[in-house]
Amino acid sequence: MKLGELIGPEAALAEDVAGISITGLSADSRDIQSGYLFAALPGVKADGTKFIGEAVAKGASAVVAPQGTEADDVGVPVIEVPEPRHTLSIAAARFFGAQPETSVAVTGTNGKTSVASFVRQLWSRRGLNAASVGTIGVIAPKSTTILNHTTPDPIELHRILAELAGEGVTHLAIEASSHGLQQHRLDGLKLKAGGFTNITRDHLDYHHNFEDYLAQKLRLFRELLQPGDTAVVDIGSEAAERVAAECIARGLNLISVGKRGKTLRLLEAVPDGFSQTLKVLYEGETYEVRLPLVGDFQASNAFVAAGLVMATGATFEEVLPMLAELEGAKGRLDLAGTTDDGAPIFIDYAHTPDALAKAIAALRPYVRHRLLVVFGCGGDRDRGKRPQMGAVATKLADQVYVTDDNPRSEEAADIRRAILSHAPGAIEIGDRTQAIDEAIAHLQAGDVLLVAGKGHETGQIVGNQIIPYSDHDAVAAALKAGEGHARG
Ligand SMILES: CC(=O)N[C@H]1[C@@H](OP(=O)(O)OP(=O)(O)OC[C@H]2O[C@@H](n3ccc(=O)[nH]c3=O)[C@H](O)[C@@H]2O)O[C@H](CO)[C@@H](O)[C@@H]1O[C@H](C)C(=O)N[C@@H](C)C(=O)N[C@H](CCC(=O)O)C(=O)O
Ligand SMILES: Nc1ncnc2c1ncn2[C@@H]1O[C@H](COP(=O)(O)OP(=O)(O)OP(=O)(O)O)[C@@H](O)[C@H]1O
Ligand SMILES: N[C@H](CCC[C@H](N)C(=O)O)C(=O)O
Ligand SMILES: [Mg+2]
Repeated sequence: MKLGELIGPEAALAEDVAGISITGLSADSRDIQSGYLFAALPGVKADGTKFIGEAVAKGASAVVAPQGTEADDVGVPVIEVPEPRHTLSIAAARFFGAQPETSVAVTGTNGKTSVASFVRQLWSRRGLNAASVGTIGVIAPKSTTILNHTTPDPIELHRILAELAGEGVTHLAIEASSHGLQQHRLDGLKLKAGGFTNITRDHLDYHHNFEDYLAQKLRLFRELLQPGDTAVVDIGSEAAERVAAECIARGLNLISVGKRGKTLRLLEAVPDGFSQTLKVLYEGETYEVRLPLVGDFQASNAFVAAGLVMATGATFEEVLPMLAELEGAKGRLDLAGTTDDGAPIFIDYAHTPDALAKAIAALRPYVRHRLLVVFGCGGDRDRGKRPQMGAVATKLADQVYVTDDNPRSEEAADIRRAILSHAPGAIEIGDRTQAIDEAIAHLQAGDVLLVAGKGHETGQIVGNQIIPYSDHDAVAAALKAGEGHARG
């Protein structure tokens, strides 16, 4: 493609520059090949503008860089733009071309993977060729591909979207992480609707403060969605009220859901085994549906998903009965097994204070004796949430085991110490397999065990190593050793 086609009218290129042929895109000088456009991006660990010389030496035919970049004559055009990450995303969308005709994005501290999975399932039940992209990978009709990010970088993202469109996928549900929004990873995506689940504490290691964290999530509604598109907001907090108000001010069609929703008002959720019977008010009529999932938060997620499917061509009457067929996203309150005494063991992905509180609250109705919880916190992530999670677990559970999650480049013991500082009475067992063994060995009739923080993950990140590990395997092995019944 010609450079002018990729960064087009926005960059107001001279004719000769616009006519340069571009064979590929990269934001990493180490991946540059002859004829590539190099995007020089200032980052957290490094500054891409320092690698312009290397990129040109490797054959880059042009460079996109922030305004004011010091690039003496490097022999190829260095095009300065206000936000190179945005320019790269638009260029990637144009370079790879095809993307599914109907895409929705969901953002929020928790619930994104669940909502994206539910939207994909509901579209599929409508006979549509649907896929989802996010933390549990690319889930497409014929394949599942693991990703390294919840929201992929724009080049990887648009390569995936072109492949999906090429396979006939017409509907896409994607998770919009706050990092992804802040880094403009989704700016090239044509969206029809956006969902907002909630915003509580997470990622304050990256965003300067809560307001900045919220502002990044608001990009989805302030910039990426256009007037006339639809916003689905779970009105479960005052922050959500602010998001809803912004959506209305921006001319978005608002579908508000949840206990304080105006479009889909959740009137009642009554646990029924490991399901729940929901009563919902829609256009003045009361409806009932049995959701085969545990937890208030799953009802919230189901209605955000219903709103997104309604926003893309379904009627409420069509969608409601389909909620009864929903399956939870892997690692989100999975019933992983039961001991011989009938004590259930749930695996969940809760890794924030609010999520941990919601997961424990979801299981409380099933506890006749004690609720035990095994969890840790990720390294190189928000440190402030560690004592808060220790406090939440201690307040809401009856026995806490503090263990390792993904320490990454931090000392695991330091992470555990931060959690334990607010978890009096907790048992510290660094080795996660051992902690799960120990908790399961102590389960009695009437107990419930929650293993939280890693969910679907199939590895433990220690340093820059990913050690094969899964909570599901650890629970199954512990039950086998104790003669319990591990579910598949
Ligand atoms: C903090 C963060 O999000 N960083 C992401 C970001 O890196 P960065 O721009 O800061 O890159 P950097 O390492 O500082 O380097 C700056 C630039 O110099 C370039 N470079 C660097 C070295 C070199 O020799 N040559 C060169 O050109 C790099 O390619 C980069 O463009 O852009 C990179 C390329 O897209 C991402 O891989 C990287 O994700 C890191 C690994 C990461 O861990 N991100 C996590 C926190 C993340 O994104 N999580 C969210 C949310 C998760 C959730 O809540 O579920 C997600 O969406 O996954
Ligand atoms: N609507 C919700 N409100 C609060 N907690 C939730 C909600 N939905 C899920 N959770 C909790 O958060 C955990 C993560 O859920 P999910 O993976 O759907 O969120 P996410 O937004 O994709 O997370 P991440 O940002 O890590 O990708 C769940 O395992 C559950 O404990
Ligand atoms: N078990 C993971 C969960 C968070 C993963 C994702 N939300 C991120 O922040 O990268 C960890 O804390 O390391
Ligand atoms: Mg996710």
